[in-house]
Amino acid sequence: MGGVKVTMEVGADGVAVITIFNPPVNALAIPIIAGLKEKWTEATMRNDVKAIVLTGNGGRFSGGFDINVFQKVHGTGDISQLPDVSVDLVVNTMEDGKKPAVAAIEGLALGGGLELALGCHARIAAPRAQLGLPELSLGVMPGFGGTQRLPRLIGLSKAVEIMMTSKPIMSEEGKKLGLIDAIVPSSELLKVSRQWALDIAERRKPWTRSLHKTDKIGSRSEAREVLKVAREQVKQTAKNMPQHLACIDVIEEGIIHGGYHGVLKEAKVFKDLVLSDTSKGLVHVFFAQRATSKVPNVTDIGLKPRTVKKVAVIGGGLMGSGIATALALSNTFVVLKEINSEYLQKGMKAIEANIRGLVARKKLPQDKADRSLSMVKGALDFSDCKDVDMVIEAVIENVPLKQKIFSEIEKVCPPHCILATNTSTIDLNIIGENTISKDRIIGAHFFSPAHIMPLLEIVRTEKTSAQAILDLMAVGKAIKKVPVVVGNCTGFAVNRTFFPYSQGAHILVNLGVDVYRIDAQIARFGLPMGPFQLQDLTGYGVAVAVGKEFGSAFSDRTFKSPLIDLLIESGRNGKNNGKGYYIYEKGRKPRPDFTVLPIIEESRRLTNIMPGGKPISVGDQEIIEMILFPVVNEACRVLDEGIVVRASDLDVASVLGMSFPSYRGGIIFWADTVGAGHIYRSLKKWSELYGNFFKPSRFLEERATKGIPLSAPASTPSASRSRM
Ligand SMILES: C[C@H](O)CC(=O)SCCNC(=O)CCNC(=O)[C@H](O)C(C)(C)COP(=O)(O)OP(=O)(O)OC[C@H]1O[C@@H](n2cnc3c(N)ncnc32)[C@H](O)[C@@H]1OP(=O)(O)O
Repeated sequence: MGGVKVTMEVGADGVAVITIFNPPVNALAIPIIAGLKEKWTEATMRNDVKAIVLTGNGGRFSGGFDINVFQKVHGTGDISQLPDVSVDLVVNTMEDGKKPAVAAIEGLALGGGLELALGCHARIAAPRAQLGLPELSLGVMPGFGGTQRLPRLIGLSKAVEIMMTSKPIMSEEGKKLGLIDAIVPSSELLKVSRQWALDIAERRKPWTRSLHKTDKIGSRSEAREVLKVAREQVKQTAKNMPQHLACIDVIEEGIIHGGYHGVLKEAKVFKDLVLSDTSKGLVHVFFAQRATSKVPNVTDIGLKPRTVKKVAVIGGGLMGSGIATALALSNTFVVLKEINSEYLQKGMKAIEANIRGLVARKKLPQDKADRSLSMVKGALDFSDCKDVDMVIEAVIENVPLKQKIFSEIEKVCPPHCILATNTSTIDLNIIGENTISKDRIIGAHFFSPAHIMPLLEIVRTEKTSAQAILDLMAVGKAIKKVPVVVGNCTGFAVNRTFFPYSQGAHILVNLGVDVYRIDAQIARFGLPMGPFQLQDLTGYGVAVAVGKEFGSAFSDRTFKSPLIDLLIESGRNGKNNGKGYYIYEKGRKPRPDFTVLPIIEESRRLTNIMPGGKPISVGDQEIIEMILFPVVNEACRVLDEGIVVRASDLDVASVLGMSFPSYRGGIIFWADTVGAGHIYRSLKKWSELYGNFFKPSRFLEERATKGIPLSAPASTPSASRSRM
């Protein structure tokens, strides 16, 4: 902890430069808060100090309050670990203090970092510094007076937008909005800030206390209107979460009763939010996501990732073109290999459409789009892959075809080239069977659309080298994915864990429960859509193929529902042809298609699993549990077999790969909040009533009976932990 400190240097000009040291992001840990108070008090009292400059060491102002403290509070329930910063430090010591202060911002000022800067009397920033209040994304809300000062500096609607979206703006935009007083090159940041602070002291520049400003917040009725619109929006975009509405209430308090009252209410509501389940889930996901980059025996053995400049993508279909797009967007040279010019053209067009789509949605500037497009070259021959550093095969799920491709690329590509496959189901050992270089064979499992979905599941076999894993992790990060390293098994971690999701839904329907009720309950729980709408979206062909694969790997627990086949026979193919469980029409929301009901009846007749031939009676909560507890059960097997490094990797994978609600902390975190005991007893009961699909796994049974959380690391690896 030696590097965690606040220093103060007083120059001959009479400016005290107070610097935060807490690498890597200068998080505001408890000792930093104490250090700031101490140095500020000293600067205020010293006669040789005329003004203060606050800055952060190492090119980053501050990444905000130390999130580890939230985690401690979550672990202990002891809210007194949160220091009183808003009034004691920011209002009394800084903003209302006797010496003017300027924040010198470089790199980033987020959350508490930006809020300290708002408590200063001016803000000078280097170009392209990130400024934001991302607290809602952690289930809390801006503290340290941020909810009050930001609207007073930049106006209510923009401030509300910044808080509600948790997205940072750049210092250039901050300057336009009035958040930043001047932008200067990094090399001059301290010099200009010192002079600015002296200018305030000598009244050549305004001594602005933002909490007292009123000119930007508009009239009460205008403010009411902005807040009303914001409330309506977050009811749609932030379902099941309390922090957005709580934050709007706190902003309103300040509008009605004045900034200082707003600060007091903010401090109180902040504490309530820290203790919420939402905050527990989101903070867990924050750290879990960062933990995925630590893989034992890969990232801790002194290896360095090698540069991957050029990648060949084999196959220009939906996945291949998406992967090529993701690579090109991050300035990697791509060779897109197809088998004939017609397919190649299609693939190239798909990449272009992906990139143009980003431009149309204002997510990418035109010049960057042109550069990205110029990174991709088409090829019809494997000889064009002779100088690539990595190959990602993304052809159809056909074993002989994949085996042939791997033998060919092994011959053509350089000996260091990583040989990756984007298969979502096939065993990597089978794909690489005919190659000699088994240490270079690896899975790069992207989720569709590959240029948008953030998860990259990296699959390793017993033979994959640590270097190959590290290299693919680095590529994943470079293309802005979150790589999660997993072991080799049918469906790998994500698809395997979520296979029972649609299975459970099909059992329920065949037991007599209404499809639309199931979808509605799952959406209410927080997934973007229910299992039937998802099946419509991914297409029935995928459902059939995946069903076969899992059916043969896990025959003891696969439910064979005839429903999909019946739907296909009746000419339905989900969203693809506009007819599924729902009707799809351009520009309209999907609507239930009740003409599907007789087909469902036919499926029920064929499976004949309704006890006494009558639909079962289940509550809404039980519907959610009958679908998600089998998912937890499979996740337990994945943990037991050591397919993931740690339980929280499955949380991240479920959130980023399956859109499991992040505010529930991911599948295992959520399961632990529900309790292994309840899950075990429910599954046991259903397995007795409805069969083996629900049978609790050995791991779940053991954890439930011993009262050990599912997320707790295994003390001794079980016999089956041999895959990694
Ligand atoms: C009272 C206040 O209103 C409440 C608050 O301020 S709450 C905090 C608000 N701040 C935030 O939400 C910012 C969170 N941090 C981030 O978004 C990103 O870390 C960042 C943009 C600052 C940097 O991103 P990047 O360079 O990719 O580095 P990243 O890997 O994320 O972080 C580096 C390390 O810093 C840690 N870190 C980042 N921000 C932190 C914070 N606020 N507190 C504690 N640790 C933090 C990360 O956990 C990581 O640790 P590790 O190396 O041990 O895994």
